[in-house]
Amino acid sequence: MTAIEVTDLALAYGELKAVDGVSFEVAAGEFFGILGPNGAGKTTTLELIEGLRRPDAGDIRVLGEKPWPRNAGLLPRIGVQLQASSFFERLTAREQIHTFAALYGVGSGPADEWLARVGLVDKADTRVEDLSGGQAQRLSIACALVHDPELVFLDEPTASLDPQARRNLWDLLSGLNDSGRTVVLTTHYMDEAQTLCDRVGIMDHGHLLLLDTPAGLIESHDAATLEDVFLQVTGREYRG
Ligand SMILES: Nc1ncnc2c1ncn2[C@@H]1O[C@H](COP(=O)(O)OP(=O)(O)OP(=O)(O)O)[C@@H](O)[C@H]1O
Repeated sequence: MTAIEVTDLALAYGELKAVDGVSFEVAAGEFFGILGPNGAGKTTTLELIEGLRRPDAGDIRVLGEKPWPRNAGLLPRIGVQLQASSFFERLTAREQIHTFAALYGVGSGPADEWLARVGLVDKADTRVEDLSGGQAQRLSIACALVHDPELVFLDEPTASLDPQARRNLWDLLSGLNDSGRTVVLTTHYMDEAQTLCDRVGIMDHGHLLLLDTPAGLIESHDAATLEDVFLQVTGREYRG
C-alpha cells in the first residue's frame, strides 16, 4: 500500500520556486528521509503533504486522500511535529501533552506514557517556556505521537539534542517504525539518515535530485558514506 503519493508538486513564494516539480511515493510502513542543504525546500514539501499549505500545482495523496483543502478525516491518522514555539503558553509539560491528548480524544494514560518515553517525567511540572531547547523538542515529538497516528512527520527531530537524547530518540523512532507506522523525517545528520531510513530523497533548489536506499546511493556514487554522496550532488557552497 502507498502511504504518500506526490506528483509534480510545485510551490513558489513570489519569485522563489521553493518546490519545483517534485514527485515521489512513500510505501506504507516505510521510514523515509528527506535530505537537502538549507533552503532546499524540505520543510515546504512536508507542509504541503501535511495539508498546511496549498500547492500551486501538482497532486498529493496521503493515505489515499487529498490533504488540501484541510481534510478533517486525515488529522487523527497523521502526527505532525510542530515547532516548540507553537506550544500553548504558560502550561506545564504535562498540561501541554494532556491538552493535545484531549484535542484528539485520547485519555491521560497515553499522555503520561509518552512523557515518560521521551524522558520528561522530571520536567512534567515545568512550564513549556522554561524547558531547554532539547526538552521542548522531545515534548513536541511526544505531542505528535500521543494519538497513535499511522503516519508521522518529523521536521529535524534531533536538531539541538545532545548525543544521549539523539540516540534515545533514534531507538524510539525505529521502534515506532517497527510497529508498522510510516515515518517521514527531514534531517541534516547523514548518520541519522543512514541508520534510520529505508530510503532517502536528496533535494536542492526545490528539486528532488536523487531517491534510493542509503546503501544504493553510496554504491551508485562510488562513495564511502551518505555524506560523501550528499556533498557530491549538492556541492559545498553556503545555502539559504
Ligand atoms: N513563508 C515563506 N515566505 C517566503 N519564502 C519562504 C517561506 N518559507 C520558506 N521560504 C523560502 O523557500 C525556500 C525553501 O525553504 P524551506 O524552509 O522549505 O527549506 P528547507 O530545505 O526546509 O531548509 P532548512 O534546512 O534551512 O530548514 C528557502 O529559500 C526559504 O528562504
